[in-house]
Amino acid sequence: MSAASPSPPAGTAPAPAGSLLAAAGLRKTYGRTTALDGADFSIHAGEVVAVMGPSGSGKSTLLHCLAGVVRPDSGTLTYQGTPLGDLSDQRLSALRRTEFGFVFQFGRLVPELTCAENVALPLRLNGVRRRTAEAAATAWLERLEVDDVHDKRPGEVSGGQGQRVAVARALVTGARVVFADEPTGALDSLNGERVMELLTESARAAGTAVVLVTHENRVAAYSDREVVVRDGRCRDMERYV
Ligand SMILES: Nc1ncnc2c1ncn2[C@@H]1O[C@H](COP(=O)(O)OP(=O)(O)OP(=O)(O)O)[C@@H](O)[C@H]1O
Repeated sequence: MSAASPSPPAGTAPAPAGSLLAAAGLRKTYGRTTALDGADFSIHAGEVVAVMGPSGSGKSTLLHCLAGVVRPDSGTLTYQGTPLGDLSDQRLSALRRTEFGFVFQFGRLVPELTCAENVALPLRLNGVRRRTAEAAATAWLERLEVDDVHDKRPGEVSGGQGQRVAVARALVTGARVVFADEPTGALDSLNGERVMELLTESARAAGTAVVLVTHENRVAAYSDREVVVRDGRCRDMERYV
């Protein structure tokens, strides 16, 4: 992966003051496809931002760049003022483990582990003692109203329950930013709404920012702000029309 340049290229906006995570002028190409074409984005601590836009416009690529999963070809990313392009892969992955949480469309829980073990896993990977991690997992499962699946494996729970477990796993570390890519895409509307309520309530209570990629207006309605991605660039919704 190529590193992002440490200072903004000419013509890109500096990170907005006070932002927790900011991107300026992100470019990412896959062969001849330009996925991001100078995307700017920022999010404040505790803010819930919905990223919307047509299929193929670059939403997931933006999310993956913001989360440090994909390195942009150029542009800058700063987290709490630190340019992520300056970090080694090792430090970037440590940052992801401790500061970021992830919720995907299909929970991506580890099928061999119980739901409680899945929630405890990120804490265990961060070196937290087993008992402490287990207690935290139990508390988060209760908070997400799925304590009844504690000892079940992901294959034995419903889609809605699995997504609540995934939300618990994303928040259990005290992540500062949760990246959620179509977190309700595989759920019916009732389950989807409950997952969104629990995700946004819990994140707001913990002061955790949420970057939420969604196609659905009713899911975006849970956000504080909407950003539209089109042709690899971002615009705030209110300035878009
Ligand atoms: N790993 C990849 N290899 C090649 N092309 C890719 C890759 N990832 C994304 N692309 C291309 O980059 C463009 C943006 O894709 P991206 O997945 O970011 O869009 P999206 O807005 O999230 O789409 P959707 O809403 O359909 O999930 C698309 O043309 C896509 O085909």
